[in-house]
Amino acid sequence: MEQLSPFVSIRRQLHRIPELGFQEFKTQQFLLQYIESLSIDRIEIKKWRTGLFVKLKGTNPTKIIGYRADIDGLPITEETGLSFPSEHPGQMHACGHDFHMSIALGILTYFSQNPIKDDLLFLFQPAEEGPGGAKPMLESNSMKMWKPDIMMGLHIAPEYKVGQIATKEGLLFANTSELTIDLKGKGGHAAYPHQTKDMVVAASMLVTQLQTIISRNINPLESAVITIGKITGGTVQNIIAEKARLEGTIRTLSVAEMESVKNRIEALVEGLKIGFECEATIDYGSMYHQVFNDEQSTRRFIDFLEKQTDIEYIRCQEAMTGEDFGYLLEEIPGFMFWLGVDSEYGLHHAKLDPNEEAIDLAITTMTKYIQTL
Ligand SMILES: CC(=O)N[C@@H](CCC[C@H](N)C(=O)O)C(=O)O
Repeated sequence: MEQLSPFVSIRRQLHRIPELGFQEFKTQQFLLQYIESLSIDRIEIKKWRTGLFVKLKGTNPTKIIGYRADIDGLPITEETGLSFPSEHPGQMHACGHDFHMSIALGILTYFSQNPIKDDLLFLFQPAEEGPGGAKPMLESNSMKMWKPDIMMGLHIAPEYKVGQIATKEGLLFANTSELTIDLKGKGGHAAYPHQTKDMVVAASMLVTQLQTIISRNINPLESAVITIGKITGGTVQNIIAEKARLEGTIRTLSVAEMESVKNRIEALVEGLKIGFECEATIDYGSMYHQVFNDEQSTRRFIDFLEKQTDIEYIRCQEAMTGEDFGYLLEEIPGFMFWLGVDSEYGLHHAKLDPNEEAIDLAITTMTKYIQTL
């Protein structure tokens, strides 16, 4: 029978129970049960909503080293065909947070058995995919009491091989904002369009117009993304839709650019209201600050990676992915990095299947690195 590493087995158990943001009740329970089973006397655990703060006391602490793992899943129906699929219909760990948690538990377990001088603070953070747990966690009393001096976190990267780690100083992940646009016109019979204000046509037009912001308003030497991931509207084939909703996300490489993209969206929506004689509202939902890696601590980590024989360091470009880890790095120096997991299918895909060999490699690399701090 296949002999699984304990943290691969933990990953598989977590993979079965993905939960959406701020609904991670089973996940929190699983994490608590595991951490309590370690019977460590140098530990303090504080529940924070559906997440956890876990502090491991050092032998002679002069600083607090922070490590964060996000814990939520996505509203995706799994299609991996794995032998340990999601047990929650329509929900899946399709962004690797099951990996992130099992790696964090591996690091925690190691230091529970091999104490170091400094304190370690683990954040098991809910709702990374939305509406965002990092910012309120940062503002919580536990964080004020235990504010780390350095903060680290990783994200799995399907496009890199196992053994490859990619990061860079400065900007790593984009600024993000969710985007919901609600349109209200006048419904009616499909055969009498002139008596209606058709919101399916208006919504279709708006999707195309929004793309012109990227191609016509953003400096071609810079970059931004507007993705509409969901359109809803109408009831049946022969009724003209009174309402439609567009749901999407905006990505920019600077805070200022986010503002100009939003201004253009608002102008186009104003134009649509006149053109289609309809009502429209815009809701930006949750927004994430860019992930900006601190120069000094990232350089130190890169120097370490370059000396490791089992790791290939890759200097990557910034990505248009978002991460509310950016809020933590706004307050605390530190860094995030991409961990190669070599999956044919990418993040947010129903067939994402990261290579589990990356789990133990990440635990070894990070426990080794943390001991150098
Ligand atoms: C790493 C990753 O995939 N993060 C998510 C963050 C979502 C932010 C927010 N809900 C939004 O859609 O704007 C991503 O989609 O990049």
